[in-house]
Amino acid sequence: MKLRFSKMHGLGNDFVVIDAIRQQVDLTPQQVRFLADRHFGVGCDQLLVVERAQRPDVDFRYRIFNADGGEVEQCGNGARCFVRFVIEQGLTDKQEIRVETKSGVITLSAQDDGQVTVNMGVPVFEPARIPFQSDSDAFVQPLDVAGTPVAITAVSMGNPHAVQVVADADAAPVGVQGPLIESHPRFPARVNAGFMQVVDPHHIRLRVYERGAGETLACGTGACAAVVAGIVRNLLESPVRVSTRGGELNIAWAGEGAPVFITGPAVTVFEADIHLE
Ligand SMILES: N[C@@H](CCC[C@H](N)C(=O)O)C(=O)O
Repeated sequence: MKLRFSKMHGLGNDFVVIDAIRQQVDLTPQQVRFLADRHFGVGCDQLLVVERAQRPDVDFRYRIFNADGGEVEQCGNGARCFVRFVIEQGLTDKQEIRVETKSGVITLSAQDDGQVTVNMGVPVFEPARIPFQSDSDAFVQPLDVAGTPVAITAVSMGNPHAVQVVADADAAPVGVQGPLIESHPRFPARVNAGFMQVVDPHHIRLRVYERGAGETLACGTGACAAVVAGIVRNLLESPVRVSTRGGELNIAWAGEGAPVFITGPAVTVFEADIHLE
């Protein structure tokens, strides 16, 4: 089967993006892993599949797959690339787009300066809905990471995040603790592990060990999760500039019950065809 795809990125969090409207696409987890493989395939952190809307009140549906082949609920950098893709591919001429994801409908708007803003929805702190096994709904909770006590904020941005505050993002134990937190038994759906350094109330530095992809150069939902965690912990004030290894995102959140807005770039690198077994 011949598959047309675009290679895109948002701050170096990279994607293979596939139009499943004009071509027949039904990928197996093995094919997703092959496309994501940086040595034997194309290479990406996540694969995005753009589909026709399944309901009248949205413009599209899009699906997100981690490099390990698992389908997930939400992706902040992917959402911005999705917008750039449907506009560049002539699939819409709208500047404001509503799209259905596995975790619900989000609204996205492309700006003239090349930036894209996404309304990522309302963050969820209720442990059962993250899902996080805990009897407490406190914003800061202890987590035993292979014998090391860590204080986390567990939050869902549609997908699950565990955010901890560190003194220095560069020195944070991302490679050691990241995989342990990702598969911690108290997160039954696994989790994205964020390491946030507070620079000042409007600026953080952030690294994220992503579920199903490992450490990425940037994580959009991770940036949203870190900022809301910092705000509920009275460490941050909206808006917040988030410095990742791939560049900068801007996050705005008016507080509990309000949606989180993420603004950042979305870039197309190239388009190509690949033959799949
Ligand atoms: N890179 C993403 C998040 C992708 C999904 C995540 N790894 C998960 O499993 O939830 C982003 O920019 O948000």
